[in-house]
Amino acid sequence: MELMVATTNKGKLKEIRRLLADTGIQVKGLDEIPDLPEIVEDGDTFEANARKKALTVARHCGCLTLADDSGLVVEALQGEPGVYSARYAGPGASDSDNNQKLLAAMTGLPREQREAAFHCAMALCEPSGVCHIFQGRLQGLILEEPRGGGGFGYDPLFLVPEYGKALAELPLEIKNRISHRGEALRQTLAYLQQQ
Ligand SMILES: O=P(O)(O)OP(=O)(O)OP(=O)(O)OC[C@H]1O[C@@H](n2cnc3c(O)ncnc32)[C@H](O)[C@@H]1O
Ligand SMILES: [Mg+2]
Repeated sequence: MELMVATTNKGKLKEIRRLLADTGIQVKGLDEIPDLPEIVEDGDTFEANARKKALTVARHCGCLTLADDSGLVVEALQGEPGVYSARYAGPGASDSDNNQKLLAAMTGLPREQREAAFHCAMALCEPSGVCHIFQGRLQGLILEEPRGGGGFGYDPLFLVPEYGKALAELPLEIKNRISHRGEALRQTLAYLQQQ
């Protein structure tokens, strides 16, 4: 089976490819599609954005497509950066810009107010318009300074309490085992394998 994975994020694609290795599913990337239309992520929820990304690409390429919309939800910041995680520090923001903005917003907050969760919504869409949505979540704490060189995005600032380590300090295998994305993808896979 072939599956188009509609993401422009190399870190996500690497995690998804690893999670699908040895499943017999052949992953295709957006680089294989010419003239891809621009997709504006203007939904109010992770689910709405995931659906929009997957559906646009599925219709364009005529292939079964998976898209991931994800982000960091911080309770003390009223749910920010949330669906705006990729552009928290403004349009075109880098991971480092976003991390700096997050640290600044949380300066001085004690440990009990540093709780956060990564959320992931995955949409699996057929060109016909039929979609299935799967969700995953990972609970943790926002560190006071970045740690580790792995992963991407907010991983250096996200402490996984069970490991006493930032996500960026954990090997990919462990991140995939515990992460929001791993959880959502395992559900997607279970669904695909029932078909
Ligand atoms: O939309 P696509 O093309 O998939 O790529 P993107 O990077 O724009 O992805 P999102 O719109 O879903 O934005 C998610 C942002 O949330 C952050 N994020 C999501 N999952 C993460 C993870 O596992 N570790 C660290 N940061 C993550 C990261 O900064 C992403 O840029
Ligand atoms: Mg995006």
